Amino acid sequence: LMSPKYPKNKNIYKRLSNLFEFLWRLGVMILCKTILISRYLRGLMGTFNERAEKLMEKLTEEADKKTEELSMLQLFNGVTLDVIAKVAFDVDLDLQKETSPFSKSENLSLSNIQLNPKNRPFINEVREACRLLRATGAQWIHDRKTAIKNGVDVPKDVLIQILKTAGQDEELMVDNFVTFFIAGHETAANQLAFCVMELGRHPEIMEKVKKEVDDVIGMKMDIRYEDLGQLTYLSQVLKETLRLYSTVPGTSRDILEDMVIDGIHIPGGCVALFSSYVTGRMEKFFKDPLTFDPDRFHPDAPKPYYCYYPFALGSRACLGKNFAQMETKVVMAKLLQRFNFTFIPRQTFDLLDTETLRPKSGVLCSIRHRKHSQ
Ligand code: HEM
Repeated sequence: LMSPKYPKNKNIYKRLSNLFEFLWRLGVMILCKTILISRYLRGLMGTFNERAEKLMEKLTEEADKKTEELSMLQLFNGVTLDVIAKVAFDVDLDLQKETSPFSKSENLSLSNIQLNPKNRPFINEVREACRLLRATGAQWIHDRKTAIKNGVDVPKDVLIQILKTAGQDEELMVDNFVTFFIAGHETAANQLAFCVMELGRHPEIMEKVKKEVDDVIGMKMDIRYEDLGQLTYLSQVLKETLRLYSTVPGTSRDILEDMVIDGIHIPGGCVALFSSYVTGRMEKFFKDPLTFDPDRFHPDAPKPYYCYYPFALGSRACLGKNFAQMETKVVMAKLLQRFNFTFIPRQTFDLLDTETLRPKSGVLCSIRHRKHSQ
């Protein structure tokens, strides 16, 4: 059901389908996908390293000051936003600066709002956040158009695709900008935060993964593409994180014609919903499913068969899968290389579903320098 034969549901993917459906039809996405998977991704290691270093600088400051409460989710949102802004839109942000209103806006704009008069101040805050996000997109689109008009050599990035496909429709361009911006960073930031959350309550797994990081990258700051392949246990930890906390908890496809699955008649014209969150937690597929156990993804373990799909499956699966896997590995490897973190009492393990899944209390930690070798 995740083959191109079954389209994504138009109502659910209102905005995304505009841009991506069209690009798939043109074949542009096949090209994008190939580029994203191969040499282009290698070339992104510089950006991943550089932006992750900014986060490390910020954490070094906080560890020096012995700050008692840090929201890891907020910090991770900063780094993944910095990365996507640079890679997709060629804009340099520096969101590790606490003063940035932009980071807060982006976070607020995904909030679930209940239309209750008592919520008025919060609703206004969310509206303001959305306005700021859209105004930023409109400004970047305007800057890029001006650059093109003035004959400036511009990168062949996502922003160019957005300009090409929206014709003269400025609103659509901004819609697509916001969608890609959020799709391209929020999910990865949530995954990183959940990963810290699970490592924090599994000291033995934390020690094992730190040892691997020490063995593979030691004290060096510049992580190379080749190093990523050797961080196999860290890969397992990140995969297991997405099994328990599928940051995009589900997807959907239109069933165009009648069909029978496992003896059950499915009438054409209905929408099939797939919950990677639910399948990831089913005993039928994963023994003792609520236990965080990265060894399920050991290279020699049997591969999960159509029951593990945090990036969806098939040709319309996540375009940023490899990008996200590299980015999260670089950030986690640097973090584990240099810091110890301890939850503070206000930290909870509750989840918040705002279309994407995030840790409700933001993974609140105090952070200290690691004494090598510790
Ligand atoms: C942990 C990180 C991420 C997760 C779990 C994730 C998951 C997903 C899922 C489940 C879908 C829906 C696919 C479907 O409905 O079949 C999707 C779509 C998409 N994702 Fe991601 N994603 C992540 C990171 C990223 C990043 C970093 C980018 C960009 C650099 C990105 C770009 C996209 C795009 C463009 C689509 C739409 C693809 C299409 O419609 O053809 N994602 N993602």
